[in-house]
Amino acid sequence: MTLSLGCIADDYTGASDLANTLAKEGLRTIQTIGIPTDDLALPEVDAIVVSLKIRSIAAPEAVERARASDRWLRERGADHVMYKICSTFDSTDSGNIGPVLDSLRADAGETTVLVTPAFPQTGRTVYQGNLFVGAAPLNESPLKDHPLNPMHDANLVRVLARQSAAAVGLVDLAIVARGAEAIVERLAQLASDGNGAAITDAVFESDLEAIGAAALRQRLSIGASGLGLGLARGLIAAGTVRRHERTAVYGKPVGGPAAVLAGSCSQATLKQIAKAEQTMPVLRLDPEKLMNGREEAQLALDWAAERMARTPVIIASSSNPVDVSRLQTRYGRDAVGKVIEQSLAAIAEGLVERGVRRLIVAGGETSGAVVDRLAIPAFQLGQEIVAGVPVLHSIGGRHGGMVLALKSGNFGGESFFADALAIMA
Ligand SMILES: Nc1ncnc2c1ncn2[C@@H]1O[C@H](COP(=O)(O)OP(=O)(O)O)[C@@H](O)[C@H]1O
Ligand SMILES: O=C(O)[C@@H](O)C(=O)COP(=O)(O)O
Repeated sequence: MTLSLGCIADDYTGASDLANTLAKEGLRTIQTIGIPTDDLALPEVDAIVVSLKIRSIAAPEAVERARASDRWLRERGADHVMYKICSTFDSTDSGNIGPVLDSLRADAGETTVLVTPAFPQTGRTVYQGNLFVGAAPLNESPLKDHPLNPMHDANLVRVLARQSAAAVGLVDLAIVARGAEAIVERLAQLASDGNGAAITDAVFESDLEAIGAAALRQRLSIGASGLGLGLARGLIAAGTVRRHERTAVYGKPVGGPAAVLAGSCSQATLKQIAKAEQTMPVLRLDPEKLMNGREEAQLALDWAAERMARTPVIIASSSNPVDVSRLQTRYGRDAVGKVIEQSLAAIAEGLVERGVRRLIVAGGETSGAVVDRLAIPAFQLGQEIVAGVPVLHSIGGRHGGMVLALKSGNFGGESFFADALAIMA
């Protein structure tokens, strides 16, 4: 297989979001969990999205995993590798976007790396280097309260400069609006001024097309699904890839009980749980009890077992920002995140042992913990549920065919869970 595009995603929900975009744009795409083993049979594809769980781990480890994935993708023919980050630039001053950028840039021999998290379909736009979530600047959006990486600065030139050894410049919207050649010229100018990265404005899909065409002249780019859209359209326009009509896999219905696990504390997820509570049973875990032992997880499984033959069930650890911050003050941010993720992963394993094959997970870190626990090696893309969230069909793995949806905390409307369950046969 010779890849036309290689992608590395810093979390699993982000990976399925990007894979969904590439497939929609006509690239035959699969999502792998980490670097697949040689014995995993993969279909012929144009693009592979290697999912990593490196958004919130120590920077040196994140760098090592991203570099190994980059080498694997390039060995399979990928001339261009995109590093997929969150459309809300989820990171902290110690990384991991900057350190990964620095190392992949050095490995690719790139001068100035184009960086844009814009994803207009979900309301993420960048203007004068400032990221907007809908109408709100990033630092006034719900991301200011994220449990792991609260975002307090909307100016991405500043944010990235704090994380990266490289100087960071800006390709502003006026240049982007003039098209790919103008972007390439600006990148060359930024390179000669000593910049190693360039935050690039984008508001409309036409901006992303120009950005994609310019990025393909380089070996590395960094961004969210909007950049993926631009790269896919660029590859097709250049004739490098033939457009394939999206053939969403429907597969044989897996049937059986269905469950939702939510570890996201994002506002969108909190609203989705509240809405679902009107029509299906929801168990709200006690996070304090989760921090203090295993019994809460066992009780959750017993609760689910009593109900799931009749109805889909939702099990959620999600809390509001005040409660999240209280718990973190008591036990420490990393410890809380890790323990709750692992508790939800243990519940997922228990549910699958009890027959669940249709599973929705809300939250990027949470999805990573769950999918790792279930040891699913890869996914084929199914139908899109909402922008950024596809149905995923497992490839390989010890549990046979499973259907999952990995929902980014911030994505989807209030009725997301019911809508997803309705199409996850
Ligand atoms: N009640 C809670 N209090 C504190 N942290 C929580 C709680 N519930 C879940 N978490 C943690 O919050 C983080 C949410 O991140 P993630 O799953 O990536 O969601 P999102 O997609 O919204 O960013 C996880 O590390 C999760 O374990
Ligand atoms: O780009 C995005 O917004 C998503 O694809 C994404 O990465 C989501 O991350 P989580 O909110 O942590 O799921």
